[in-house]
Amino acid sequence: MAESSLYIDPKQYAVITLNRPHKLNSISKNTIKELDNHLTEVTNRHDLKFLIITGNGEKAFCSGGDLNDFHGEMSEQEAYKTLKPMQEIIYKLATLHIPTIAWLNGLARGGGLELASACDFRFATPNADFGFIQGKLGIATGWGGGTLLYERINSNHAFQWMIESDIKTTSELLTIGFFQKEINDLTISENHEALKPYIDRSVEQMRHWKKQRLNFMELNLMKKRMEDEVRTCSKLWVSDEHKRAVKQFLSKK
Ligand SMILES: CC[C@H](C(=O)O)C(=O)SCCNC(=O)CCNC(=O)[C@H](O)C(C)(C)COP(=O)(O)OP(=O)(O)OC[C@H]1O[C@@H](n2cnc3c(N)ncnc32)[C@H](O)[C@@H]1OP(=O)(O)O
Repeated sequence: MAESSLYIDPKQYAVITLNRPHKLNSISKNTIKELDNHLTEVTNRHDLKFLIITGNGEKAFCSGGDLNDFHGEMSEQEAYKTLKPMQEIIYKLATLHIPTIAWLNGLARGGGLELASACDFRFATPNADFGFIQGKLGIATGWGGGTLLYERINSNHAFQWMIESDIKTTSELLTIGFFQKEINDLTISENHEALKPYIDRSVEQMRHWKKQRLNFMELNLMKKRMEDEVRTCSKLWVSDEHKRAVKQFLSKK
């Protein structure tokens, strides 16, 4: 069964939905392959105004990597091989030719927030919480999302969040500018007030503004920093703290 979907709306926007609500939309190796195909299809189209990434269900946007796939017993080399593909997808998403919106329909943890950080904008439900929790798992961000967080918010706030690895509310994240809008109606449609400005603009306008936005980002340096994250996370992957954290999570079932 497909673990994600790509929908193209007649109003010229695309929606990628993570479709494993029973696993809090955690991202498996198979999901990663599907996301790559969805992004390739969106990249090859010239008729889209923007892309939304969201999760199925009302509990979770994405709870990060699937810990059954991203388990604790991997070697540093295996961890690198497993983490790298998603980092490449996160970079592709961050540099997509059209504006992107993370529609946070529910909680996000770890790599789920890295995925959200890859988007230009983050609109979130007030009824969930969010955490870069990798620090508490004995690792660091492993998909390049830490680099992107520094692109999205004040560097001191990003630095503190990486270290403290705490869970934050929508209100807190609106205050520090990580989230741009609070969405009470989770239904994605042309009638949603949050989307109306994006739907009303032309394809040419939206492509121009995204190109302009990317021109202010040091993309080669950003890519190198994201690749460094994968290498560092892979080294930390074999730490006892990480093995313990993953084992504890998987044993609670
Ligand atoms: C891979 C590296 C990547 C990176 O940093 O680059 C990362 O994402 S590391 C961080 C990985 N994510 C996590 O550690 C979060 C794990 N999940 C949780 O801590 C909890 O699920 C929580 C707090 C988000 C919600 O807890 P709650 O009690 O409300 O729900 P359950 O834990 O019972 O979850 C329901 C159901 O979903 C399964 N689940 C949730 N998250 C994951 C996950 N990340 N991987 C695999 N499976 C996940 C959970 O096992 C339950 O399944 P069930 O079959 O019903 O037991």
